[in-house]
Amino acid sequence: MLRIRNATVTFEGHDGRQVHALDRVDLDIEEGAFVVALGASGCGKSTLLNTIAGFLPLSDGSITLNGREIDGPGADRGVVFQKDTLLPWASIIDNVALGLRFAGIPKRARRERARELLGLVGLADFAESHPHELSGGMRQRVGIARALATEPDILLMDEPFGALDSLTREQMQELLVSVWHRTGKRIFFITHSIEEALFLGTRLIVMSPRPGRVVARYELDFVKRYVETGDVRGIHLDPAFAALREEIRQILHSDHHQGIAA
Ligand SMILES: Nc1ncnc2c1ncn2[C@@H]1O[C@H](COP(=O)(O)OP(=O)(O)OP(=O)(O)O)[C@@H](O)[C@H]1O
Repeated sequence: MLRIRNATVTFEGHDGRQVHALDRVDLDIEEGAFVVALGASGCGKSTLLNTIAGFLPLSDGSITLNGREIDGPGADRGVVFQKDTLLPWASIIDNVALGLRFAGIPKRARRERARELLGLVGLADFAESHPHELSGGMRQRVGIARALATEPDILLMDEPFGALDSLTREQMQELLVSVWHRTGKRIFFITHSIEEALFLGTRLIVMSPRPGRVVARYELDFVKRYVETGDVRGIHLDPAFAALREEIRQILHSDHHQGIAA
């Protein structure tokens, strides 16, 4: 269990005033859960992810993973960002195997594991290519494979598909669901897109800025239905999907929320 209690982060702004980036957030992420955080720019989504990743300390509260307090980055958490962080001079397979190299896994074993993961994300034929030969969507797939290489307990994804065109984005959503289903990994995923949040999440938290708080929570089953039926279109056309989309749009477009696209 990943347990977040009373998580609070306060920054000192450039004018010396305090910025309440995160204010008393409680959240549980169980094994196998797909938790999505949605909200306007500045509502604390990345701050929350960065505290789970151990990149940023809490000002107050606690985050524990399987009972252990998080006090820094660790191999038990794999992170994928919007901008890929692949090494341009290394082959795709070596990029995927990077974390395993740091962990001291012998070359043959780490290449074998990396090859398996490239298969999982549909890039088996690109093992010896270099990042510049791949499209944006393909590079994000490498990022997912790399994040999975050390067998983390949770995948943390900060708007991983935000820079992709809409068609690629939809393909990536479907690929991610297949990775989630096949590996059983729990995922914490940040997005600005209501559609993406509703399609992917088993749980959705809607956040609001200044101070960064959770203002609504939903338990969802669209992604489980997609796993069973493979019918993306049916889900997007479901009246329940449309009703929730409108409800969340209302929340996001209330006074404090601007700049959100569906
Ligand atoms: N290092 C920092 N120093 C000062 N203020 C910060 C720092 N990092 C974030 N903030 C502020 O904290 C608030 C939350 O930022 P955060 O990046 O978590 O929001 P976000 O929801 O991820 O936004 P976006 O969707 O634009 O990425 C914002 O007001 C931001 O300006």
